[in-house]
Amino acid sequence: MSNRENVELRGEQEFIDRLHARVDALRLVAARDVEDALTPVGTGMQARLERDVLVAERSGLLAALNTVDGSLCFGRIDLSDGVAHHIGRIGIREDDAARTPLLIDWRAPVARPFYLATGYTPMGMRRRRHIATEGRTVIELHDEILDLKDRERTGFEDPNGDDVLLAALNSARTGRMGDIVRTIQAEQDNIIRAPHRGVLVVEGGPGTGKTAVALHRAAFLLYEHRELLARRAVLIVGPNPTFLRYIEEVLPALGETGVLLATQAELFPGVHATGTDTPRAGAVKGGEQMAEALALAVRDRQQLPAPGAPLIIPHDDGGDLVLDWEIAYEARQAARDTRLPHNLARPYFVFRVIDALTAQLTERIGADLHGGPNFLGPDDIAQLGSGIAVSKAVHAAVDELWPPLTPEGFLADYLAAPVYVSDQDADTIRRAPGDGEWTPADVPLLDEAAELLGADDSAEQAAAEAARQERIAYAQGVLELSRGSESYEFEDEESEVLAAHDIIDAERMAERHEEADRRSAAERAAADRTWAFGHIIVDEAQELSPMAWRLLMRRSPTRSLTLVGDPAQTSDAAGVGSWEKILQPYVGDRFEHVTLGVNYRTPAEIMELAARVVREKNPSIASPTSVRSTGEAPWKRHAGENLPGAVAQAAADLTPHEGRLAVIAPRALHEEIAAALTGVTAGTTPDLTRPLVLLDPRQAKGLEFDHVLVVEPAQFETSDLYVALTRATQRLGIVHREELPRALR
Ligand SMILES: Nc1ncnc2c1ncn2[C@@H]1O[C@H](COP(=O)(O)OP(=O)(O)OP(=O)(O)O)[C@@H](O)[C@H]1O
Repeated sequence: MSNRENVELRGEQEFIDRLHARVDALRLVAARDVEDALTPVGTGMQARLERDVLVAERSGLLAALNTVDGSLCFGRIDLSDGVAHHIGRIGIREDDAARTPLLIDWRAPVARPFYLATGYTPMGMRRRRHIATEGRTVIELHDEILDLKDRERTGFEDPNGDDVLLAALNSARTGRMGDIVRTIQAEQDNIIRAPHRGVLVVEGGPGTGKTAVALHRAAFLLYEHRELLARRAVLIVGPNPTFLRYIEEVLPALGETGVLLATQAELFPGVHATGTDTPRAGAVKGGEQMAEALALAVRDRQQLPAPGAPLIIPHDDGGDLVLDWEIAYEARQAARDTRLPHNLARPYFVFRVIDALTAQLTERIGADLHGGPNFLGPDDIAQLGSGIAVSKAVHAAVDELWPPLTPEGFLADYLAAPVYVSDQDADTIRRAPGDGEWTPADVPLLDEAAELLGADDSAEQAAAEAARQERIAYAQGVLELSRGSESYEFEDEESEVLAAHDIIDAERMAERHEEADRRSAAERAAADRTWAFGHIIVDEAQELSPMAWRLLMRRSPTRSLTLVGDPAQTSDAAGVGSWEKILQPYVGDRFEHVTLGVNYRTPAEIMELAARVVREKNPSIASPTSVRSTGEAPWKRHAGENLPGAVAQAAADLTPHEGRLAVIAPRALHEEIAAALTGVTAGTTPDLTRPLVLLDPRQAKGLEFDHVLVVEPAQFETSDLYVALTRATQRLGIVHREELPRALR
């Protein structure tokens, strides 16, 4: 190593040492604050609340400091004016009066040239440096000269400027997605930092970094709009639990935790949608015609007695009541005229019916047979009305006509006897009540039903009010006690001390004593169907059905969304396929559409083969260009008679020293293949960190592995095959018994 190189390395090591000394100090202070705050400081509610807030804040800081520790600083920019900034995963300041920045957060505007500057547009920069560390030791530097007139050389110059990127792309996979904060490319950076408002659609072929970009965008938005998004939270929707587990470490590694990751199946609080639909049933349930069908089915639950066949309600007070078609019709009309959801309109129906029955009874009891005015006065009539209003028999009759409905109960009934869809569709989605679990496709229907029905939360509100009254009573007790003790303590002197009751009444005190909700915004959002998220990011957005879009748009009243997807990889029959069609009902044509065109995952040799597969089906689909090639062509083997044996042999040939191998095979073959593969992990939620994983093509969506073995591709649909072929970062093998699809021959 040259002298100059030594000097450079030493200089960076000194900086990293200084940085870590500062971080250690910060960590110590944060830990001490947490510890201090946890020791009891009196029992006052306010004190406890402040303590909890402090603990949460400092614990968050501690967690961020701990998770980013190993690779806190990864770069440096040297500006033409001689100033240099170090760039890191989070920002750190000196402990001086001016709080001088020591490490710049990658999301800060100052850091932007690190990602965007080129020799043509140097953005005031002279040099870009990548710093690689192992723990707290600097092990490598890579410099790029951006000012072409600059003659200074450090010995670490990287002539192509892509060594760091290529090393990242070639490194062995771990089964967990990592962040790309060291090497975000310019086209990606523009998307990550796009304005927060409105809808942004990010489209790109396999491996173009859509998921990576979406996650870094979440981190950027949380930085840029910290206050709003900490309150309203960010929702990231992914296609399945395995995928969510694959990406779950990226945001914490960037120091961010205020995000809710969920699949469609988890978006109706209280329901675990673990069932499965046939693709056809999923498509029917996801179709937009379901919104209308459910709305009509709800109206059908608002019934009338048949004309001439009234409900006869026994009533002690003066004989039976007759609830006939006319009374019910008028009451129903009045309730429907409110345009409220079913359960919320119901009291109007009830009220009208009670009114009409009261009039009926009044007429019968008090009528003057000689045509004079009714004998009953207002008080008598009111009493009759109250009798009817509390009559169990009246309520039973009303329930029959306009029953209170829950989303779960209503949808179960609907699926048992589907209406307002074609007979064929009805047969496809019909399910006996209690037969099987809720499915992911049921979740948007439950949400739709909840909207149509409305939650009659009067019972909860009554309970909340009762609890409030109880707290007031308690507070009154406390105040009385304090009055008592005051006269006792201060009886001989004129006290200048303000006692609690002088400045606060029982009601206000009760409010203060109310338990504060200390869950994070993301936790509260997860439990609340009507939560409005600050921003929603949807990965594999092409898979979502029109009904799922309705649900998501309800969670985003401000329409602040990032949608990420690749129509060529659409496998779900319910998927919409065109962004215009998805978005038209919600934002018209007011959305940004950007495209990523470089494949960072798949080597050129593999991508070429995969591109042939989609082109054959749809010649207009352009596949992305791979950023690198490995010189290793994908290979194909005929399995002969023993398919599992051939798969096991091929897997053994491909098993990497480090990194991961995925065998992607049709689900129907999994049992026999799994039996032939030692140490394989499989099933509905396989552990991706294991070296050998068996998946079906749908499960493989969004994931990546060092090597991939595709089995019996003739049984895959085109989009699934495209997904399967584009999962490898290094090598791809194909084992088959049936004849290969034409594009692979
Ligand atoms: N700028 C980058 N620097 C380093 N690695 C990158 C960069 N961009 C993307 N990658 C890597 O490329 C791989 C593919 O990225 P990602 O999974 O986000 O792509 P995708 O477009 O979502 O793919 P697919 O649609 O096929 O699932 C990941 O390993 C990711 O870390």
